[in-house]
Amino acid sequence: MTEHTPNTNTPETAGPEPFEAEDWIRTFAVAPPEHVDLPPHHPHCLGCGPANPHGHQLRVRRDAHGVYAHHSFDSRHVGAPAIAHGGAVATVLDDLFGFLLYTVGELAVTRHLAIDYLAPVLLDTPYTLRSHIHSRAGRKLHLRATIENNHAHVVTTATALFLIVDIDHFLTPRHNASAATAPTTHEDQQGPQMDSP
Ligand SMILES: CCCCCCCCCCCC(=O)SCCNC(=O)CCNC(=O)[C@H](O)C(C)(C)COP(=O)(O)OP(=O)(O)OC[C@H]1O[C@@H](n2cnc3c(N)ncnc32)[C@H](O)[C@@H]1OP(=O)(O)O
Repeated sequence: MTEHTPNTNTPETAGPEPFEAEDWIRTFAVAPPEHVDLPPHHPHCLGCGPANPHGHQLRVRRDAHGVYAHHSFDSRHVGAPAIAHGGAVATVLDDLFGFLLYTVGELAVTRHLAIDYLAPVLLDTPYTLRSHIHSRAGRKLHLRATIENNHAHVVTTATALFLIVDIDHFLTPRHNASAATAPTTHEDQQGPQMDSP
C-alpha cells in the first residue's frame, strides 16, 4: 500500500477570510446591471477571485442572453505545449456557469459538467466565453456555454446541470460531504458499468 504523502505545492498565500455567506447571498437580491463586472464568487475563488494569484481571475458580465467574459489562458495553465490544459478550461467554464446564478437569484452547485474540446485553446490568445440558461425544471438548471476565438470559431462547448441548494450547503460543507458518502450517481442509474478485473 502506498503511503499518502502531503502535497508540498501548497501556495504561500493568505487563506480565505472567514466565510461571509450571508453577505454573498445578499448580492443576489438585486438583478445586476448589464455590461458591468459581476462580483467574484469570493476573493479567493479559483475561477474569479482577485486575491488568488494562482486562479484565473475571470471577470464576467451579464447581457440580455446570460453572461460573458473575455479571457486568455497563460503559461500557468499549460497542458500540451502552447495549449491550455483541459482541466483549466473546465475550471473556467464551471466558474462561468456559476455566474449565471446572479441572473437566477438563487444558490446552486455543479452536479454535472460536460465539455467538448472542439479545437485547442491556445495560450496567450484572447477568447470570448458565453453562457446561458437553456432550461430550468424545479431545482435543475440546464446550462450551456461556448468558447469562441477572435475569428468567431467556437473551440469549446459545454453543458452543465446545476442544482439549486440552500445556504446551509455552504455553511455546513463537511456535514454535506459525509452525508453523501454513498451517493447514487446518474451512471449508477443509467450508464454502463466498468468490468471487474
Ligand atoms: C455561498 C458562496 C459560495 C458560492 C459559490 C458558488 C461558486 C460556483 C463555482 C462554480 C461551481 C462549482 O464549482 S460548485 C462545486 C462543485 N460541486 C459540488 O461540490 C456539488 C457536490 N454535490 C452535491 O453536494 C450534491 O450532489 C448536490 C447538492 C449537487 C445534489 O444533491 P441532492 O440535492 O441530493 O440531489 P439529487 O437528489 O441527487 O439529485 C437531484 C435531481 O437531479 C437529478 N440528477 C442528478 N444528477 C443528474 C445528472 N447527471 N443528469 C441528470 N439529472 C441528474 C436527480 O435524478 C434528481 O432528480 P429528481 O429525482 O429530483 O427529478
